[in-house]
Amino acid sequence: MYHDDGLSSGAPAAAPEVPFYAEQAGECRLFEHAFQQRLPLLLKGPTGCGKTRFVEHMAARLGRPLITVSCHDDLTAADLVGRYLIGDGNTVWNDGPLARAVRSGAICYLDEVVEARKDTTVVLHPLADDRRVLPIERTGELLQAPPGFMLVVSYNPGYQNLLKNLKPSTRQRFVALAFDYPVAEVERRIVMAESGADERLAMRLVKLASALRHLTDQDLEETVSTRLLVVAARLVVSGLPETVACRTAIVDALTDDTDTAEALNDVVLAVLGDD
Ligand SMILES: Nc1ncnc2c1ncn2[C@@H]1O[C@H](COP(=O)(O)OP(=O)(O)OP(=O)(O)O)[C@@H](O)[C@H]1O
Repeated sequence: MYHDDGLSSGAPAAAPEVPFYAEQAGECRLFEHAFQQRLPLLLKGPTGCGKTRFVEHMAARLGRPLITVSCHDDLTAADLVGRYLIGDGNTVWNDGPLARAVRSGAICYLDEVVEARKDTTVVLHPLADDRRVLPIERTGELLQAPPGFMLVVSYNPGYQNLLKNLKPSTRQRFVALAFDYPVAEVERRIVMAESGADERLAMRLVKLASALRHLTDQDLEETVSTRLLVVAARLVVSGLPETVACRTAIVDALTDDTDTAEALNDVVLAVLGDD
């Protein structure tokens, strides 16, 4: 797998093995169909619920290299497509991660795509409809995406505001897949597999997650994710008491507000007891 900050260059490495992914509701099959039909995919869901792992898993399963770009508010179309760089007195064209993915027939995953600057949609549109082309204005090329190329984007509707939203003309080019935190049984398996926790510990943490996710009177931007449960479990497995691990990995990760932290800590103590 090859992670990209949008600026460096290099060939994507072949994915060596299929990363563990616990399926939630038939999404693997849906991904395969979208890939076969050469349709781009939009994943939406809260942070830490498994979107990135899902794409890594599917890329490996389909035997495609994966190029991931974490989008941010300075990311421009040129960062994705490429630019001329000056070196040794020469001007040399440098493909960006999107152009590399198109040329090599890779899966290109644009994480938090709504963060990117608006000019990026201009390059995504012709790639995301039946034309499947990437025009590179600066070199005069028109890259036709090979069958192995797939565009996958994600965003978190929880962070959405009026300024950062996908236009209908962009959204409607994608097959959309909504993610949420896994059901308890699946989440227990994930926590065990990802942290080495035993069944008892995993069940206790999943129970805690359920209690925290049901809190409605706290002003949290987002609630405890599967990622945070895995981190807490890892700290416990390495020897920290459960309540300490949950305070640092979950409570303090979710809020900076002391009253809210206190309320969350009360839930931790109520569910886990004084271990
Ligand atoms: N279905 C799953 N199968 C396996 N691991 C999972 C699953 N869901 C969550 N995880 C665990 O949670 C961690 C976070 O998941 P991931 O990075 O895929 O979240 P994400 O939805 O992409 O988050 P973000 O929106 O912040 O990028 C993973 O590293 C993995 O340990």
